[in-house]
Amino acid sequence: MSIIEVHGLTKEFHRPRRVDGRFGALRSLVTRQKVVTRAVDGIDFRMEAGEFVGYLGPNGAGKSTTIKMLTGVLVPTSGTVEVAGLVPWRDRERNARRIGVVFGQRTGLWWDLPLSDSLWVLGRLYDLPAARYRESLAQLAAVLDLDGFLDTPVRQLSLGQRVRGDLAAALLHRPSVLYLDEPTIGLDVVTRDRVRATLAGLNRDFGTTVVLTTHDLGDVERLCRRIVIIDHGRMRYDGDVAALKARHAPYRDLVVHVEDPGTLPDLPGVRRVEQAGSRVRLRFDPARVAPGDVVARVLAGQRVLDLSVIEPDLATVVAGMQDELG
Ligand SMILES: Nc1ncnc2c1ncn2[C@@H]1O[C@H](COP(=O)(O)OP(=O)(O)OP(=O)(O)O)[C@@H](O)[C@H]1O
Repeated sequence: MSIIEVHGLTKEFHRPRRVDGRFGALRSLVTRQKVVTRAVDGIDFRMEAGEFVGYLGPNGAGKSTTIKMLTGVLVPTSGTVEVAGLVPWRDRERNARRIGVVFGQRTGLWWDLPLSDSLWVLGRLYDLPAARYRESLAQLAAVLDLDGFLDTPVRQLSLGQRVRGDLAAALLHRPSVLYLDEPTIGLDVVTRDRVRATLAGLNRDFGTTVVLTTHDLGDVERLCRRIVIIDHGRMRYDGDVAALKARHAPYRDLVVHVEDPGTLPDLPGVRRVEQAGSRVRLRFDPARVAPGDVVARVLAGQRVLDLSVIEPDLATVVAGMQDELG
């Protein structure tokens, strides 16, 4: 059985139509005309326990609205959701005990309390028996490396420490599903890599199912095998990252630095897509031209100073998809 099952999920928001002109604001209040935004429009997907899925889409695509329905904060207009056997908005309290949520942009911790006190309060809220609380905290402190700042008030934590604190808070009760919304936003490169490694470890070691919403496609590339892409509330893709690349960006680039770019031969199935000084970018479809052959032909008779084969990154692929969809 899947841990998350979503069928025909739809959410519409209704708001009064704005009336322009004299007394417009007042007339907007009393008008019966409504503007309807269909933020999520008939989405279907399933997730298996232990999956790490990226939930992606441009601004306003409907990602947060979906996550709010999965967490039970919003009630759908139509469609069904089951998370670990529960209907989230109908069974909010029991659902809350099975899920964890982390928003990179805001904290669920108490600003003035030391991190350890915030975690203790949460342990009480979740009714964790003392022994289980201590065991869970010790395990998370080790995995998230919390010991250096457990006694520091949350307002004094660095952003990276705060995100690790938020992850501990979200995982203290050992949820089976973890929702992450932009967990690495604003982090420096080193801290971001560390948070990514931690998330991969949590998924691997605890078997936690993770739904990750982010605009940082580096997070997705590092963490998710499967991605779901939505746009204008509709599902555009559900599958693995490699298949998406193969479908929307079926090429490799060979970037070479050569002493004399003019002597590079024209090769069948290979296009020269960029040239800046001695640096040339050649593009080919690896299904039609073997990368080894391209490299061998380029190396033959050239003084090559440097060379690398680059596969398109996810950001390029998703940008290309968005152009296609318009
Ligand atoms: N409470 C609300 N009332 C009215 N419209 C809303 C409400 N919440 C969201 N919307 C609209 O629903 C659509 C989807 O919004 P949503 O926040 O789910 O997008 P998103 O994919 O999370 O975007 P972002 O990446 O910018 O966070 C948008 O058009 C938004 O304006």
